[in-house]
Amino acid sequence: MVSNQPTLDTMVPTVEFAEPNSDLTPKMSARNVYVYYGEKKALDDVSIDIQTKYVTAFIGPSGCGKSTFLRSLNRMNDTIAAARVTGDIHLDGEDIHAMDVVQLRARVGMVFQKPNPFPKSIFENIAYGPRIHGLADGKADLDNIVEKSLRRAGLWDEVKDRLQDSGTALSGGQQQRLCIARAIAVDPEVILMDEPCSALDPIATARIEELIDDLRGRYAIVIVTHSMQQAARVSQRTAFFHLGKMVEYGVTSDIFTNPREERTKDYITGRYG
Ligand SMILES: Nc1ncnc2c1ncn2[C@@H]1O[C@H](COP(=O)(O)OP(=O)(O)OP(=O)(O)O)[C@@H](O)[C@H]1O
Repeated sequence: MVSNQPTLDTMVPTVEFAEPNSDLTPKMSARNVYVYYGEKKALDDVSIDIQTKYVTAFIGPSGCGKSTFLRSLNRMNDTIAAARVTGDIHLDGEDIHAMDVVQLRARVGMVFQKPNPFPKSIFENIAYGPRIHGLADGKADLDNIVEKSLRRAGLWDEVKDRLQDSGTALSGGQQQRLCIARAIAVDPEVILMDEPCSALDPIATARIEELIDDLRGRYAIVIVTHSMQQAARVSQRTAFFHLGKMVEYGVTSDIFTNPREERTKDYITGRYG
C-alpha cells in the first residue's frame, strides 16, 4: 500500500475495491453546507456522503476550505467566534447540530496537524477519554482499553514499559500515534485527520499512512492532505476543493487518472497549487 514517491501514473491505490457497505448508507452526510468567518464566505454549498470503511481525502490548494469543512464535521468551528455554519450535517441520519457536542466529538474524533498530547503520562493520555465518558468498568477494564488502543495505533511495543512517562517525551511520530490512540480509545465511528503527517519525517509519515490503512476497516476516516501522493496512497475516495467549493468527488483512482473537471485536472497535473 505505502510505496515510495509514486509518479502520477502509478498514483492509484492498490487496495481491493470491494464495496464494504452493501447498502451504501453514509456514515456522515453533508448537504448545502456554507461556512462564513464574519462576512467572508469560506465554504460554498458543499454536499458529500462519507462512508464507513473508506478513507476519504480532501485535497486542494491552500485556503480552499478543506480544514474548514473537516472542522464542520465535528463542530470544531463552534470554537471559533467568527465562524458560522449553515446547512445540514448528519451522523447516522442524526443532525449533529442537535447533538451534545461532547458526545459528537467522541463519535467523530479528530487528529490535528501538530501532535498535541496532553502534558500527562502516556497512560493518562489514553485513559482520560474513556474515564470521562464512563466507558471503563474499573481499573482492569481501563488498563485493557489503554493497551488495546495503543496496540491498534501501533505504539504498544514501543511504550508498554514506560506508560508512566510523559506523552510529550515521545518522538513526533510516536506523539501522533499516541493522539490517534487517544482518539480510538473512546470508540469513535469517524476519525478526522487534518494534515496528520505535515510535522513528521518520511519514516514517521509512512508509519502513519500504514496505520490509516490498518484502521480503515473499522472507521470512516477523513484526511486533509496537501500531498496528492499521500491522498493517492491512503484514500479510496477523494474530494477536490477549490475556492470554497467542492469541485469533484469520486473514487480516488478516477480523480487522479481521469478527472471530469478541468480544475481538478489542472490541480493534479501541478498547474496550480
Ligand atoms: N479562524 C479563521 N478566521 C478567519 N478566516 C479563516 C479562519 N480559518 C480559515 N479562514 C479562511 O477561510 C478560508 C479557508 O481556510 P481553510 O483553512 O479551511 O483552508 P485550507 O484549504 O484548509 O487551507 P490550507 O491547506 O492552507 O490549510 C481561507 O481563506 C482562510 O483564510
